[in-house]
Amino acid sequence: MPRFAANLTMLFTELPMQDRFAAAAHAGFTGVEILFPYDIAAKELARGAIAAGVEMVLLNCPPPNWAGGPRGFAAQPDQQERFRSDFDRALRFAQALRATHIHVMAGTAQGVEAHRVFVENLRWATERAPHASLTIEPLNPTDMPGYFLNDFDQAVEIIAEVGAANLGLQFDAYHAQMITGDVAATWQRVAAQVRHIQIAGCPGRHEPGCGVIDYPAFFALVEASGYRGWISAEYEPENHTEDGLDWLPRR
Ligand SMILES: O=C(O)C(=O)[C@@H](O)CO
Ligand SMILES: [Mg+2]
Repeated sequence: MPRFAANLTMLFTELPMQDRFAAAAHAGFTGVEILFPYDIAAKELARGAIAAGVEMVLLNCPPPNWAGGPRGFAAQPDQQERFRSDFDRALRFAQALRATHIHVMAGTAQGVEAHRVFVENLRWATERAPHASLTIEPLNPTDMPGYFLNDFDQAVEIIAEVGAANLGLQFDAYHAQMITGDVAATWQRVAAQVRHIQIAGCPGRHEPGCGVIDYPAFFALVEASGYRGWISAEYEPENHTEDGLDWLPRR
């Protein structure tokens, strides 16, 4: 059975960040992720995770914070210097939090030069942090217009081109359904590259129990593929987070 994590940027937002760790543990999650944790001291966040007994599974890199910033710039040709200094900051946070994965966000960009820069930045980052697990995640163009990485085949090609053992695919089932219309077939195609999974109902991006994705079937498929990583709940709860957790296995 895969392990389940709660995305604390989107779940339990009824509570201050420091209280979300314990709420997630109480609800049955054994891991947590925070998209952009950089507004709070890493030590403080680590204390919250340790006290609640949950593992930190993932954080995003860059940008520096969640409020209003761009969704990364690793594929933006004029931002390479900034990418490098922000990556180092993400690495320090990831080390302090003992985070399993760092998601490297491409940002809005297009064309051959963006592809070249993204590959170059990823090569640099994988060499800079040989013991960290880095991921890249295709985001659907409806929710994230102009985002460079918007296709699963493109992501698999980039991972192969970078050719680093510590770079893998972040498979968000919501984005997969939005992009391809068939989350199960997409999973079958790319499963070998997947390091981390995120889930949400589609359409709407609410609880995994709503929408067209059959999550019990998807969890069975994932388990049958031999995936032993985390599945993280990354959705906007329709109401109070606690009231919408029926989808979580083992509850
Ligand atoms: O939007 C998503 O899906 C993510 O996983 C985020 O990391 C992007 O902010
Ligand atoms: Mg995601």
